[in-house]
This record gives sequence, structure tokens and C-alpha cells, in this order.
Amino acid sequence: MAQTSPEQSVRPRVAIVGPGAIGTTVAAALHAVGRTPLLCGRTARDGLELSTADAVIEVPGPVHTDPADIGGTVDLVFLAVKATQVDAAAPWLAALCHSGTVVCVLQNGVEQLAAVGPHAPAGAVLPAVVWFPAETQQNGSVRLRGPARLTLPNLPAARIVVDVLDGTLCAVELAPDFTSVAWRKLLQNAMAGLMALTGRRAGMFGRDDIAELSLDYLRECLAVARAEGAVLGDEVPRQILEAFQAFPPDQGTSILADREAGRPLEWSIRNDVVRRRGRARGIPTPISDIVVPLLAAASDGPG
Ligand SMILES: NC(=O)C1=CN([C@@H]2O[C@H](COP(=O)(O)OP(=O)(O)OC[C@H]3O[C@@H](n4cnc5c(N)ncnc54)[C@H](OP(=O)(O)O)[C@@H]3O)[C@@H](O)[C@H]2O)C=CC1
Ligand SMILES: CC(C)(CO)C(=O)C(=O)O
Repeated sequence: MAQTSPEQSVRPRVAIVGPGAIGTTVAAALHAVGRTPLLCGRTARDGLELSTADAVIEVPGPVHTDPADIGGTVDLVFLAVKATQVDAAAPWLAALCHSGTVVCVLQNGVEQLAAVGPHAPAGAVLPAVVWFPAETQQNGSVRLRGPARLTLPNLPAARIVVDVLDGTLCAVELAPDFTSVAWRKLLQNAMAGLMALTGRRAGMFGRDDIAELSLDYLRECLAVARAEGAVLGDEVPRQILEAFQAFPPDQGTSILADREAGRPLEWSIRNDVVRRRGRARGIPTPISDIVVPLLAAASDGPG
């Protein structure tokens, strides 16, 4: 009879739901150390491919497309569909979760608990801040354009994520003040929305007029973030702008990739959230009041 090592017998079962740019990165990180996850997607594929600066990692499939086919629950789900795709992906969570499953949400925004919570076991949803840029290429391969890194709230549910990603190319940090970290990342994403409006990559932040607009927009977002409890200094807007100015000029952002592909945009969770929360707190958001309808119309039409 085959012997099972102690590590194998306790190894958590892991699934990736949404094997796109971010899902492929995490799947490849796991596969590279022998922890190949179950792949659950919308488009059937034989496998996934990630290119890093040092290596090409091929993750064997299949990418399952029917929740009825997976034959059992898992202990950890990485949910990496777009925020606009959560409801459509809910049948995966119903099929994959047992009462103790942790659902780690690899999405931008600050509203993951409200969006995913209704589809997951009570207390299971763990938001993550995803710091790395990953871009899907024409041939379906994903290009990782920076060090893979996640920040999670310092909660007991985060332990399984830390353990599963330990020793992989994807670093995990735990934040005692996750609210501040999540809002800081949201400020980046709000500003990156300007790229979807212009159809330009990071090089556009080298223009003086765009830099000035970006700083004004970031300061508006910062006021709302602080009202929501984020502890962020006055230096943050300039730091974010300078980080984008230091990116390779051809570096994109996931909302620009969606715009270029004619897909719905995550305008609600990345930009409108500032306007909504600002209104609720009586904070003026004049730049959001212009940016948001433009993004919404670019995303959803009509016309
Ligand atoms: N890309 C990046 O650099 C970064 C992205 N993020 C955030 O991460 C999240 C994921 O983004 P990203 O990886 O870029 O998105 P992608 O569009 O690349 O990936 C989404 C994946 O989900 C799949 N999918 C869609 N609907 C379903 C469904 N019903 N069931 C299962 N799978 C489904 C898509 O399939 P199909 O192939 O059929 O479209 C695709 O494989 C977003 O919130 C984004 O804002 C955060 C930081 C950086
Ligand atoms: C990579 C980064 C930080 C750029 O805004 C991002 O979050 C995204 O592309 O969605």
C-alpha cells in the first residue's frame, strides 16, 4: 500500500476560481512548489502559463467550467474573478465550500466582504490586497511584471493562506491595520482608472497636466479614505503618483486591459466607492463626479 507522508495527509485542498492574470499567478506559485490547485474558470483550457522575469511556469489543467464536475469541497478558495463577476461565480463557492473553508478574495477594492459574504460560509471571507501587476498576453500566457505580494488582515483565517503560500514566489504579509492598507491600494486603483479613460499606459503620468489632475484626485480620495478610518499621511498622493511615474511606460492596469477588450469595468468598486462613501459622509468629490460617469458609460453604455 502507498505510504502517505505526514505533510501530504494534512495538506489543505486549494482551488483557484478565476484563473486569469491574478489567479494564474497564484496557481503557478503553488504549482511550482508541488501544491497544484484545482482550477475553476469560465473558459475551458488545458492548463495555464505564467512568465516571470526568471522562469516560465506551466500549470497543468484542466480548467474546470462546471461546478458539478469537481467532486468535493476544498479548504481554501482563492477567488480571483473580477468584482463584476462575483455573482456569476457564486455556484463555484457553493460547490467548493464546506463549513470551514476560507475564501481569500484576490480583488481590488474595499467591499469584498459585502460582495462575497452572501455566497460563502459565515465568517469565511478574507479580503486580500493584491500588489503585483500581471497582464494576460495575446497567447493567453500571463506576464508577471513585479514581485508577487499579498497583504491580508491579521486574522485567524489568514493562517491557512500564509501556510499554503509559504515558500512560494508569492509573499504574504499580515497587516494589523488592514483598513489603511486596503484604502491606500484603492487610491492607486482609483488613479489608474484615468488610464482606462485615456487608453494610455503608465507613461501618461509623465505629463504635467495629468500629474496635477492625479494629485488632486488622489487628495479627494484620501479625504474619503480618512473618513472611513484609514490612517494615511499627506505624503501618500505624491508617493502613489511617483510610483506610477517610475513604472515602465508600457505598464498597464487591469481596468485598462478590460477597456481594451471591451469588457465591463470595475468602476463601482475602484472609483464610485469614493463618490458613494464621500456622499454618505458629506465630503465633496468633484473629480469623482466627473470620472465616475465617464467610466460607467465606457463600461456599460448605452451607445
Ligand atoms: N491584473 C492585475 O495586475 C491586478 C488585478 N487585481 C484585481 O484582481 C482581480 C482579478 O483581476 P484579473 O486577474 O486581472 O482579472 P482577469 O480578467 O484576468 O481574470 C478573471 C478570471 O475569472 C474568470 N471568470 C469570469 N467569470 C467567471 C465565472 N463565472 N466563474 C469562474 N471564473 C470566471 C475569467 O475567465 P475568462 O477567461 O473566461 O474571462 C478569468 O479567467 C480584480 O479585482 C482586479 O482588479 C489586483 C491587482 C493587480
Ligand atoms: C497593478 C495595479 C496595482 C495597477 O493599478 C492594479 O491593481 C491593477 O492593475 O488592477
